[in-house]
Amino acid sequence: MAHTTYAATRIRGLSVRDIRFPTSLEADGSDAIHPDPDYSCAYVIIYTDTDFKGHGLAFTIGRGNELVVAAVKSLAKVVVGKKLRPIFENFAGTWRELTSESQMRWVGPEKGVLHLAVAAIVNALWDLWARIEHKPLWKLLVDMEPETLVSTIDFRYMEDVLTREEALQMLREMQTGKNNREERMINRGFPAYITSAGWLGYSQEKIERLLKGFISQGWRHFKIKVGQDLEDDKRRCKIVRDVIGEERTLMVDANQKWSVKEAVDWMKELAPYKPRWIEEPTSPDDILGHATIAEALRPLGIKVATGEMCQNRVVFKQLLQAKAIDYCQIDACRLGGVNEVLAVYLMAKKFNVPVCPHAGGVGLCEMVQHLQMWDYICVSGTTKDRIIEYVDHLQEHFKHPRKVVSCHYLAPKIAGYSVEMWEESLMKYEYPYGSEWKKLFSCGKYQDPEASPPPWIEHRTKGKIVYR
Ligand SMILES: C[C@H](O)[C@@H](O)[C@@H](O)[C@H](O)C(=O)O
Ligand SMILES: [Mg+2]
Repeated sequence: MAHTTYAATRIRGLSVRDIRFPTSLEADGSDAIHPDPDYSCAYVIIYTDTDFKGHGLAFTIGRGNELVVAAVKSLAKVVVGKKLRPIFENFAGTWRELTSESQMRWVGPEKGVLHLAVAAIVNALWDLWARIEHKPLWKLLVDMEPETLVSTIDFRYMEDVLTREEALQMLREMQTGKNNREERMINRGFPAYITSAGWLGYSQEKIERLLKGFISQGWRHFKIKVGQDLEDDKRRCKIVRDVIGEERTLMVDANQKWSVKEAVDWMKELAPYKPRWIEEPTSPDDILGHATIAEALRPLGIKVATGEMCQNRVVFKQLLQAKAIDYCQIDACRLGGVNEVLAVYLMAKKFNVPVCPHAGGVGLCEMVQHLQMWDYICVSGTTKDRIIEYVDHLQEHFKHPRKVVSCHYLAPKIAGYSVEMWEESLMKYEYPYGSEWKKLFSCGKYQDPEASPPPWIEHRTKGKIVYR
């Protein structure tokens, strides 16, 4: 690799912005637990003392995005001022510095707001590295020597199932045939399924109309939301089955709505509609609960998928150890960025569980395509049982959005991790001062957070503390 290109480069600063889109107005993205998501992200730019910048983000669904922004600001000192060489040559170490910052880790560790913030920064670092090497991220990963790739992973807490040596071995074994697989990605791309017709807040008429449109575009795999009302789910599953026919695939997603027994009972009722998987049937932390559900549903031919809220590689490790998942749904920024995602792909390979990434949101489609292509070329070597989620929202805000043709993600050609957004979009949707938000406040669709006093008692400084 062209290490010399960044040998002397230093990170001179980092900016983070609170970007939100008012998607709840149309119920886009709605599910049984999140009826009104406003797709958002903490958007990070890493500035160097050269012209190279790195862009990264972490997806959230509105309120709380400011917490991720604040956590990014608190973590920025870990990378700002550093040279790129020590960062990238010891990326596992840098990643550990971010995830284990000696005091901040208390408000994690490796989970929740703090881990999302780590992801936004780490994703920006990878974007920067790929740009410096003039390669799309997938190609940067594919061209890495196995030793270099493995050097980016922090194996702590996972060595009991996958050692560094085993990971190296796995990657070395897959070196043969890499060129053919890379060609296949370039010529054909990676298969996708679509979620855009299945949001819970959509009317029957809208679901049918959207499905018919997607079928005419050639889509064969569809995911819909379930979990709010059993009778309503049966009705919606029936509509979808009637429209898509027996030969196309249906997946259902409950977004953690149920307890374990409820999940099993509910899914038995939906079994006649032949869903391939039930996604997030219960709490993302309930490893053994997932195992129980998976075991109960196996005879019905229904698989269990989860991962979009699986907080780190340790929980994935246990889900895999406990045979609790049939599909592993990595999320590009719920895990702590690319380094940890690579670790989970390698563990999934060891347990022979296919990875089907969670996407949609803001920028997730853009990111996961790179990861899944690397997996195909360098780790799993197959597309069997593997498919990337696709949602046709918000792509217009990205400079180089994903391209999906004939239901396949095409291999990105532009250097980086594909998450750079247009400055105009950032200006419009920065919360709460962006021009679109000002419009939404003035027409009364949203409440301006600054228009009324905060609901907490303020400490005012200026020499003394006043409790109102
Ligand atoms: C609130 C969000 O739209 C979720 O419903 C979404 O990420 C979903 O779980 C999915 O699998 O796409
Ligand atoms: Mg989901």
